[in-house]
Amino acid sequence: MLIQTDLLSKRYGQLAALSECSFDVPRGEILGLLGPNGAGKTTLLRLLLGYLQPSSGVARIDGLDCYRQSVAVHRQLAYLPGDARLFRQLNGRQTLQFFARLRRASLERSLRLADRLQLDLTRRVRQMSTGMRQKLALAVTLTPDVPLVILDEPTANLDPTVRRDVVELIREARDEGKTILFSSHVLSEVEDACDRVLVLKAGRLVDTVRVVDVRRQHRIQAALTGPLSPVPPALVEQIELRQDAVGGVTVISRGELAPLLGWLANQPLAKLQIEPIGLRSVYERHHPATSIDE
Ligand SMILES: Nc1ncnc2c1ncn2[C@@H]1O[C@H](COP(=O)(O)OP(=O)(O)OP(=O)(O)O)[C@@H](O)[C@H]1O
Repeated sequence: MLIQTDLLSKRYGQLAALSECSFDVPRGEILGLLGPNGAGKTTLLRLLLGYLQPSSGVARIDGLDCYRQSVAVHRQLAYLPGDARLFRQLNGRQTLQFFARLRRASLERSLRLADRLQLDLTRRVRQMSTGMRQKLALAVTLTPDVPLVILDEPTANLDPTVRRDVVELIREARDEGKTILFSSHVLSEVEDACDRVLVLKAGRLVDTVRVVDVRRQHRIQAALTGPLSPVPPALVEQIELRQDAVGGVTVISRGELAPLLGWLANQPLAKLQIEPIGLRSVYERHHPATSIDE
C-alpha cells in the first residue's frame, strides 16, 4: 500500500474536522475524495502532507509517518493546493523551468504537459486568467517523477473542455504508475477519472465505492400490465425489486444486465426505462440535501 491511515483524527477545539478515518490506497490507483464544503477533504490532504499534526491516529505514505517524517514524505509526492500561488512576474516557460530545476524534473515533460493543456508559455503569470494559472500549476504538479500526486480540486476554474483534458492527464499519469489522490466537487469528473471514491461527511468516512461497481448498477422502471412471474433464483441476489400501488415497478440491478433483461423480456411490462445509477445516487444517499456539480 502506498497510503495507509489508521483512525486518523483532527480536532480544532470542539470541532472534529476529521474523525477516525482509516483507509488504504494501493500503488497505481486514482482515488477521489468527495464531500460538501467542510466535510474534511482539505484537512485529510493536509494531514497526509504532514502540514497538520493528527490529534490521534496515524497517516503513512510508503511506510513513512506523514507528520514525523514529512521531509522524506515530500520527496515521494507532488501537491497542487486549492489556492496554488505562482510567481507573478515569471512567464509560463520560466515558471516551468524554475519548478523543474527545484524538483530535479524533466523540463521536456513540463513542456509536453503545457502543450497538452494549450498553454501560452510566453505570457507572464500576472497576465494569465485564473484558469490559465490553474493549468500552469497542474503542469508543474504533474511533472516530477514521484510515486504520488495529491490534487486539491484540480479542475476548479476550468471550463468543461479543459476539465476533460485534465481527467485524461490524470489517467495517463496513473498509467505511468503514479498514484493519484484528488478532491473534487464535480461528480462527473470523479466518476470519469477515479478507480475508487471515498465519501466524507462531517469529518467521517461514510462510504468507499469502486467506480466499476457503481457503473454496473442500473435502475429499471416500468409500468406493469399484469402480474410478474417469480424472480429466477440466479437473479435474486443481485436485484432489488419494488412495486408501487399504481402499477409501477422499479428494479435496482447490481450485476450484469443481460440475464435480467432476459427475464424482463417475458414479463408484462410497458414503458420500460433503463438508466445507469452513477455516483450521484451513492453521493445523495449520504448527502441528500447537498447540491454538487454534475
Ligand atoms: N484551522 C482551522 N481552525 C478551525 N477549524 C478549521 C480549521 N481548518 C478547517 N477547519 C474546519 O474543519 C472542517 C473541515 O474543513 P476542511 O477545509 O477540511 O473541509 P473541506 O471538505 O476541504 O471543505 P471545502 O470543500 O470547503 O474545501 C470545517 O468545519 C472547517 O471549518
